[in-house]
Amino acid sequence: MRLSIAVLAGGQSRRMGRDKALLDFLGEPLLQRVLERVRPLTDDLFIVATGRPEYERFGVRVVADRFPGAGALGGIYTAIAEAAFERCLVLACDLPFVNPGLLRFMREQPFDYDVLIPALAAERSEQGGQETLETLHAIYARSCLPAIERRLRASQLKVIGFFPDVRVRRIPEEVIRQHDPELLSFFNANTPESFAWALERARSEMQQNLED
Ligand SMILES: Nc1nc2c(ncn2[C@@H]2O[C@H](COP(=O)(O)OP(=O)(O)OP(=O)(O)O)[C@@H](O)[C@H]2O)c(=O)[nH]1
Repeated sequence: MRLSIAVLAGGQSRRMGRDKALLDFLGEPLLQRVLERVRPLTDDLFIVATGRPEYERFGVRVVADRFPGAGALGGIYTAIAEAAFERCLVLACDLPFVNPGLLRFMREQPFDYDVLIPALAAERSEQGGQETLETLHAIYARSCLPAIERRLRASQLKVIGFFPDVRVRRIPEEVIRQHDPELLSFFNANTPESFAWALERARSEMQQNLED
């Protein structure tokens, strides 16, 4: 299982209005739910966040950002740099439906890339007809570090900014759907409304499981 997994949890949660990682999701903090779902997939699981001693309670190491204030790209850099293995899956902390089956599929792909990333079709994209690259549900190789560092030092914080400098392998949406038909893996619970929707969805899934 030579894949590290890092969960980024150092954001400001401005849209949520309070730390989303600690919000109660069916009896446990959202961050704990994410960690538990991926724990069986790796021998090297950790959190990237700066100045959050309260995250120590989750029983995995918490590493501080090496470029504090550099947002998600800084978090990705730190994740790769701190990873025990050459490849690191980087996840956002607000993904309540992160899907172990899809992640196992990603983990088993031939290692012929610097970035392995789900690419969702353009029609669903909020980015004006461009595909959506799920940058916080992607595997990054250690070989990305120099390219990311150059961007960070130039204060270019857009995550995909360094992609032209490395080998990016996209996983097309139709392949993703074979593992996650509704693409729930990428649903961010980052506003009160989306959090409420996710809770309702998870509750009805639990109910369905009880009835089956
Ligand atoms: N370690 C670390 N994680 C970050 C940083 N900025 C964002 N993240 C994480 O990256 C993921 C995506 O962040 P966003 O949802 O875009 O930003 P956010 O700050 O959490 O929330 P908003 O303030 O509502 O945008 C979340 O898991 C954040 O915790 C950072 O500077 N350091």
